Amino acid sequence: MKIIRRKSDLQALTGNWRRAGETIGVVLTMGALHDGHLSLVKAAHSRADRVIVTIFVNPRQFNNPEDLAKYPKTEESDARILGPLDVDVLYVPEPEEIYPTGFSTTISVSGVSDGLCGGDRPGHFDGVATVVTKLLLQTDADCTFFGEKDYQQLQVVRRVVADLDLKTEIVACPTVREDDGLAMSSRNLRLGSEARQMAPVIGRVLKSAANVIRQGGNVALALETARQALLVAGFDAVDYFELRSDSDLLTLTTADQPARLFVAAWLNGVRLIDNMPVATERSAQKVAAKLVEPV
Ligand SMILES: Nc1ncnc2c1ncn2[C@@H]1O[C@H](COP(=O)(O)OP(=O)(O)OP(=O)(O)O)[C@@H](O)[C@H]1O
Ligand SMILES: CC(C)(CO)[C@@H](O)C(=O)[O-]
Ligand code: BAL
Repeated sequence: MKIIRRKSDLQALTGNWRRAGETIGVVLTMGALHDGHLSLVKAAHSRADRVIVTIFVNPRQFNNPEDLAKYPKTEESDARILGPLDVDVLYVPEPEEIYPTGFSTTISVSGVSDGLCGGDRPGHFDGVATVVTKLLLQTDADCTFFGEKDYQQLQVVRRVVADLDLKTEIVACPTVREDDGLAMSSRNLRLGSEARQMAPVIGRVLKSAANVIRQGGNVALALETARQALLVAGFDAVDYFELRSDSDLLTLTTADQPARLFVAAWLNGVRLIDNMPVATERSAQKVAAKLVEPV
């Protein structure tokens, strides 16, 4: 695996691959790699001849300077973890390769960026959309792999790629969880042992709320009960616990179309996020009815 820090070096290599007719799969990360990231790398291998992993802790997507300062930076161990995975390039761009002097462009997505993490982290998705666009262009990606753990981010990136006619295919990959159900996340490293034990409650509460809604229970009551359950379990605050439609992320009060529960909650100074689909019989019937509609 080559470690490359300069755009020109990367592009010399991708140019050779292109001339040989090879396809390029790209996994974008901020480092502190775990099995969630590695599942994206495996998916990339199944779709592309060449695989690039990027590590760039993008300052423009951190609305909170303390969060940026505390973000784990573990390049050496990340490179070791990727060693056996047959990755062609680890691209760790110098900051000026992404934001050269005078950089003045922002890509801003409306609609799917509204609310949820977009509401609580002002500017976050502008930063994500801008850096993802740059990294996809710099790596010349044919396909790129995003985890459903960051479901709103996935929808934002889908929008950018569609709206800007980028040629990259976006592939969604399922959330990888620890044995106790906690969604893997680089920020889990900061929880500390007591909070780490408490953290899986978030997945259990999501599951219970999804069950209540699936069985036709009152959505507003299920969401409020879920919020309270997290606070009673010892979470410090709940940023949101919401039901949204699966693709455009509009707020829902019933689950009669494909829907998803979204949560963000604070535990021991760490903001955890998770989400879960809520399929009901009615939503399935609606989708089935659409499939047989005449075109
Ligand atoms: N548990 C997971 N399962 C599947 N994909 C994941 C998981 N965690 C992260 N990813 C994906 O890995 C990519 C890079 O994410 P990132 O480097 O921010 O890791 P992270 O663990 O999400 O870190 P953070 O603590 O910042 O949320 C994103 O597409 C993200 O959705
Ligand atoms: C997509 C991404 C690498 C952009 O910085 C980041 O938001 C992440 O790690 O999910
Ligand atoms: N994992 C998404 C990137 C972020 O939280 O900033």
